[in-house]
Amino acid sequence: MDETVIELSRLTKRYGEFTAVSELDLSIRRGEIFGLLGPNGAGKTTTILMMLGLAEPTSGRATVCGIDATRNPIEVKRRVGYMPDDIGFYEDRTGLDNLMYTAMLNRVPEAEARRRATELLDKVGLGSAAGKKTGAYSRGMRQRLGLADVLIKRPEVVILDEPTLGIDPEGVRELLALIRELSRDEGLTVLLSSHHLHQVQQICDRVGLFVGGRLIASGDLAALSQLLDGSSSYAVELDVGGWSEGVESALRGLDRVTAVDLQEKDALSAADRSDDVVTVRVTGTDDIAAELAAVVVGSGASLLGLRPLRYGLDEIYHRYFEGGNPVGQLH
Ligand SMILES: Nc1ncnc2c1ncn2[C@@H]1O[C@H](COP(=O)(O)OP(=O)(O)OP(=O)(O)O)[C@@H](O)[C@H]1O
Repeated sequence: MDETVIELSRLTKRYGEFTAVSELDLSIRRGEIFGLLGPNGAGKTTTILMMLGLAEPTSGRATVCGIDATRNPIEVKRRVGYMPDDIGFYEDRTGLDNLMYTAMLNRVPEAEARRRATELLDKVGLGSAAGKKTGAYSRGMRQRLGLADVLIKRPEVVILDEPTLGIDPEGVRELLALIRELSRDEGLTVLLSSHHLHQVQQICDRVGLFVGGRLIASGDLAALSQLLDGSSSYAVELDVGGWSEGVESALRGLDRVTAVDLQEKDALSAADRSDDVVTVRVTGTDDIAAELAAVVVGSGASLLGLRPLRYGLDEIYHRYFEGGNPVGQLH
């Protein structure tokens, strides 16, 4: 089941003295949605171009669907749908015409192309705009048409370079949901590049953090959090009413608890809380939320809130930049 669809090994691209991508190793499995996350200039587009055989690696190898992208770019192109960040359409033609044209270039028979184009336009929410010239499409509509355009030839893999660039938040939400849905419905492997942490976090099964041409970490969110933390620690924030030293020592007394820290009250929450309500952050070696709740209540205090804390990608990203050290790699 764990069939590898994209395999990059020691993939490197140098422009003169400058190394844009350095010794990149990455495997992406069939059906995965993988987010290549990194700031501008990190080397995301260069990596994508090498996967498509559109840029030649200085060394290393990119294999897509078992095909060497450098040696056989045409075969790779048949199986991969690529949406660049500056997608272009024939502006004086309709959305449907544009899709039909792409289908023709990919040798899809006309009747099938029309059926598929109509179905895809509906799927991406452009059914009613199918007959409208793309010159009059909004940025969000263009991106959705772009998705339909890469899917018309029934690719096995879809590569999307910054798909949400320039779209408003509502449009972004819709587009991401659509990408996930299409990936599930069509059994697609998706690689998407982005510098938007939250967006990637919403739909990707795994992410790779790409900085300065290097993949500094990859894994699912939980794995990345753990990697950054250096240990398998879990943290929970509790809002407790009737806080006392007794409650505190009962929490500290638990085997798997490593720290109990009282949190400072912020001005907003202090305003509507009585003095004996405190927020404590409890760290443990395991997921101990249920045990903590039982201890608080058992000590006669009241539990007013409980929030498991997990690092978001934002925090992971900033920690990397603040710390300045590569955090390692997970596969
Ligand atoms: N043809 C080229 N010649 C020289 N340098 C290049 C060339 N193409 C890209 N670069 C450099 O390689 C680095 C990586 O560029 P790349 O476009 O891959 O980054 P990116 O992560 O996709 O960033 P962005 O989000 O800005 O597109 C950049 O510093 C860029 O200036």
